[in-house]
Amino acid sequence: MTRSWWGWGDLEEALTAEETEALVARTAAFLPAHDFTDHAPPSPDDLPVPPSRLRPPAALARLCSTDPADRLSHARGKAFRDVVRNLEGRVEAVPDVVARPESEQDVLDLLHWCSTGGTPVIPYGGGSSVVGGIEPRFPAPAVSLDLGRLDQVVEIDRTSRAARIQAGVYGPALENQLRPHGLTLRHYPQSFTHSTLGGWLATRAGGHFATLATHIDDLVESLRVVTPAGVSESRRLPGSGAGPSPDRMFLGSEGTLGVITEAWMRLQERPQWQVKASISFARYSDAVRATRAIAQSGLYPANCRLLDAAEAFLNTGVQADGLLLLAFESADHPVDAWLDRALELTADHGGTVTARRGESGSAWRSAFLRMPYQRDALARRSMVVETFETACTWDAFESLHEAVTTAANAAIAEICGAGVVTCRFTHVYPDGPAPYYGIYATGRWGSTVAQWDELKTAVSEAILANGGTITHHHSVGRDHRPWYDRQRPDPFAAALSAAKDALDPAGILNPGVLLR
Ligand SMILES: Cc1cc2nc3c(=O)[nH]c(=O)nc-3n(C[C@H](O)[C@H](O)[C@H](O)COP(=O)(O)OP(=O)(O)OC[C@H]3O[C@@H](n4cnc5c(N)ncnc54)[C@H](O)[C@@H]3O)c2cc1C
Repeated sequence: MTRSWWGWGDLEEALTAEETEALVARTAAFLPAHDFTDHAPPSPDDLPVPPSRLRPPAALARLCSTDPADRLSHARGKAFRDVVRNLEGRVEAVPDVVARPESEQDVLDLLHWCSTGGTPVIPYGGGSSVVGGIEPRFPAPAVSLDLGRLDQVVEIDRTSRAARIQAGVYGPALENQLRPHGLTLRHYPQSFTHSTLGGWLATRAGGHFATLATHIDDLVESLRVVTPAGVSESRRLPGSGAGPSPDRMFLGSEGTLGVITEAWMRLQERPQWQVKASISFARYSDAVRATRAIAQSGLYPANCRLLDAAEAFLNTGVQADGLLLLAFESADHPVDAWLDRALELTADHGGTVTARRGESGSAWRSAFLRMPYQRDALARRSMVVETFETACTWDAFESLHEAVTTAANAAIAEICGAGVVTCRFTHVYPDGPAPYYGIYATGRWGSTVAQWDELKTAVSEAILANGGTITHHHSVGRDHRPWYDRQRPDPFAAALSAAKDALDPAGILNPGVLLR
């Protein structure tokens, strides 16, 4: 496989000519006036990458690369605004060195070198950040610390069903190492193929299962973190009431407090029983009520994804005001009875079963994995195509959804002229959903990043004003800072800042993310 330097994933997985043609035709059906001229990516060799300003010490030189293409590929993540800047050939901040430690001692030595010189270090997993988390958006020379060579499952404890795993392992390589043991981590973010365990832990990633242990947080038994002030390793425990949890401090720390090198992770048996169904609704509000009933029923489906009309039509071709995709799975017992009961609840709210055990579910799954490639194909054609996500309590959902879609539609009309907003629930909790919005709007080539930034500001303001979180699972990075700073309590901000001073006294770890 050949990794795309400018866009999502691998070149071999990109849309075929036929798929692109069909996508453009589908999009043109609702945006007929849009100019779909294709803007192909430049060659990275033609871009003016500035020379490196850092010279690693001789003892670390074997771990360090100053190759321009290597540095360019570590310069930004994979959000729409990253992809478009790549397409436009915009070279902005580029790390001066890409360092690839092969052992924990290498991490310690690299941090020591950077601490001594006051050089910023950006921990780098798969580079799939969508919030500017790995971008050296500051004038000082920077080191991108790529954990990719720390990619082993080191030890498996079959009795407790847990494994000690190095942080730089990518999703597929991790699952390949667990499969011979009949075990799985069962954590599948949409970015699974091109993101790492360390990145998931550092961003508190959300997997695609809708309920229960779907956040990476829930799967952590203990963490090992290298900080400039020393190595922190928590005790392996199934639970503990011994004060605030050390793991909770590092989960979601986004590379600002230390470098996660290893984790003991809770594993599961591979599922043997699976059942699926799709249920359509004539009214979105009924679909929301049915989804809430299931979320509060104690049934805990593996999938409980409610698509609104636009999302259902664009991604499955189904015409319904609400389409609920349900699935149950277990490694231990058949789950038909759980689905039967869930379908009684959907029927109580006017739902009609359109498929069982099936086809719709798999159509959705393959559409789900193709979405980032579709986004890139449309980004090349001057569309503004991006997602944003939040979570709120059920009592706040109706007003938040109304405010967010109104703000999004008004911003689309003003900034872009035409477009649509879609919504799906990625996760549901007994006390609230995590709505995930998509925007497909007509843009002007050369201005789509600025257009998106304006849209993002409008919807972020609506989210914050209506009781949502600025991010449910995409993390904070640099892009969410203005809203995150307003969302978090001041005493907590002060405590986090003091923790940063204690662990990273030279302030070298990922400056600008979460904190100063
Ligand atoms: C197409 C697409 C789909 C996505 N789908 C999902 C999804 O379903 N769920 C979800 O939660 N997110 C999703 N994301 C966002 C992104 O994939 C996650 O934030 C992911 O956890 C990042 O992992 P990574 O290995 O790529 O980390 P990177 O992008 O390399 O880094 C992310 C952050 O973590 C820090 N970091 C990385 N590794 C370490 C480490 N070992 N120690 C300390 N800090 C570290 C970095 O400094 C940075 O701040 C998606 C992104 C894209 C582009």
